[in-house]
Amino acid sequence: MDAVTVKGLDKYMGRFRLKDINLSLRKGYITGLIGENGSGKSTLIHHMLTLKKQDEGRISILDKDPELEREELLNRIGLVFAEDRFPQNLSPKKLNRLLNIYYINWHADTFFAYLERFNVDATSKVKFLSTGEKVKLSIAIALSHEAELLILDEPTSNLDPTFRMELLDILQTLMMDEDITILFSTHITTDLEKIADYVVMIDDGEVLFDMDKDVLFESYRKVKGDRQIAADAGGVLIGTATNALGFEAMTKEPQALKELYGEKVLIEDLTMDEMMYFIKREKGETING
Ligand SMILES: Nc1ncnc2c1ncn2[C@@H]1O[C@H](COP(=O)(O)OP(=O)(O)OP(=O)(O)O)[C@@H](O)[C@H]1O
Repeated sequence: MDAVTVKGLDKYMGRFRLKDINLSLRKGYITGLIGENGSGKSTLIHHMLTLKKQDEGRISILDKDPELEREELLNRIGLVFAEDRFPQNLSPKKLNRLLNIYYINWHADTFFAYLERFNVDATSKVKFLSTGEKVKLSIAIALSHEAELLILDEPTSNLDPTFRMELLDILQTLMMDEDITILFSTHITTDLEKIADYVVMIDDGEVLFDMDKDVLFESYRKVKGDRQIAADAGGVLIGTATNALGFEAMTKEPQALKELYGEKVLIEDLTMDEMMYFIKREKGETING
């Protein structure tokens, strides 16, 4: 069952276009959203929440139409954006009173417990909190109103490594205890390697893949060898990059390459960053002929 379904979302925004986006967020799982700067991750998230009106397409969130039932949905969704959206002159303590009115299922005790755990001063005005502390405040809010869906847009980019690890632990624990769904956009792909169940890659406004992470890593390998092999085996190589020493590429046929070329090819596991690099190269080569 899906917590979010996006069908045929198409939107022109000047020079940028979200192109026929189709994707689903499976209920009870963590989906990672990856893509280069400007590929459309934040735009897609904003459109899913209909913060901007879409040109074409249908979106369903928690079985509701977000255009018609936005208020209800915002109660059921925990949002964390990289940018700061709080009233600057309020402290988290004062903010708590507003949140208590806004969220039907607000838990002040949970909120203050998270602030303490995250070492965020509840009495300090938001404007005096550091960038990372504001993100922590945002995370504390998202986790304190029984959200069924967490949408985290680059939450970890301003966080120190220790807290990043703690956040990943918190999210994994939440997934074990409760039936929630998480969409997590990030450039720190090692975070997704750790916690994501599914990975969606977006490039220049279009979804390049939407796959089970384990299947993704089981299906593809990195292959290295000399340039003649790259020329012979081009059909099974993805995003081939050559230099004076030889070639590097991604392949779905590591076994066949090993059988054909034996010691002449080196097969290795891929990181998600390498995967993005090869897929992007392949797309460029295809587009540019
Ligand atoms: N209101 C707007 N009008 C026109 N173009 C826009 C608007 N908002 C964003 N864009 C463009 O849409 C593209 C996608 O931007 P978006 O912020 O979604 O990328 P992103 O993948 O989240 O990038 P990053 O990783 O840098 O945060 C960019 O080229 C941006 O300039």
